[in-house]
Amino acid sequence: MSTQKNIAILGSGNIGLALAKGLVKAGIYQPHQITLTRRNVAPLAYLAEEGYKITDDNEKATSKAHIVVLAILPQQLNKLLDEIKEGIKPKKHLLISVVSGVSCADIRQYLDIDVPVVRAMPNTAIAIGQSMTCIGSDNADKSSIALVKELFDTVGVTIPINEELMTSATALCACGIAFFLRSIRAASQGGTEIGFHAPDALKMAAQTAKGAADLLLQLASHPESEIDKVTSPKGCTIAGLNEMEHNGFSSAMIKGIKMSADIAAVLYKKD
Ligand SMILES: NC(=O)C1=CN([C@@H]2O[C@H](COP(=O)(O)OP(=O)(O)OC[C@H]3O[C@@H](n4cnc5c(N)ncnc54)[C@H](OP(=O)(O)O)[C@@H]3O)[C@@H](O)[C@H]2O)C=CC1
Ligand SMILES: O=C(O)[C@@H]1CCC=N1
Repeated sequence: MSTQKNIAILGSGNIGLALAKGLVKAGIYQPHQITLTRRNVAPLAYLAEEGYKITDDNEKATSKAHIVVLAILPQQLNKLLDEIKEGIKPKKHLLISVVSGVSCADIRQYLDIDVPVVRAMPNTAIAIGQSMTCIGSDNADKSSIALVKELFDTVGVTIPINEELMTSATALCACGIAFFLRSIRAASQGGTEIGFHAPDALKMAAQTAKGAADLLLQLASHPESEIDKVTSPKGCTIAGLNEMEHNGFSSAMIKGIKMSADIAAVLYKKD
């Protein structure tokens, strides 16, 4: 597979590690082909034992890799770019940025190098091969974009988007994991209040959410069409659903997603 090139993940926190583990789980990379960096490498010691290359030297990691993934916080980006700038070779390297709120042009402009940059917005379900990853770029050629898609296809579902929609993708898909988890948690708390032990309630709520999502994905149907099949006339579902809507259920989700998109757009300060 064309993705069999050494990869460096600069910033091995939540999403960086989820990506590394997902790629290994998918069989695309062996741990020894992946270099993981962070400043405090002590928490990565167990991964060194599994064969990953671990270092706090971003420049060295970049020099040995073809694909360089930027997976640090927006506020940490400029310092990291300062560290790797000298070692970036436009004909050798492909940069993949999962950093929220930072455009491909921002990265090139800061580096002052015309290197191909592709933005990818995965979510933490990447660790189990279930990410929804949005991919976009303003300068990478088709083969680079195809390579990034090929990479992320192994760890979930990908969709190409215009780069200007990347902050929206961040809110809907990356933050979205937390939104749906919170709704499952709330459902399980309701389940406990009506009689189930907490672990059972959580399992029942999670499997029910999974079934609801699969109804849409597997049948390609609309949520309201599936809801109509559940809501018996004068029944308990419509009573519960309307009670939730009277309390702002859909409105809260929509407003939360808009708020996340607004914040994602201003996470990066260029100076
Ligand atoms: N978490 C998520 O679900 C998603 C996050 N993202 C984006 O991914 C990025 C990372 O987010 P997340 O993983 O949650 O954040 P984390 O804080 O968990 O991870 C960031 C990591 O970067 C390391 N780091 C900081 N500075 C440097 C440096 N100079 N060199 C090397 N490593 C460094 C930190 O470790 P140390 O302090 O030891 O250096 C830390 O482990 C963000 O831009 C976020 O917006 C995108 C999609 C989903
Ligand atoms: O909360 C954040 O800022 C990051 C971006 C998307 C998910 N986590």
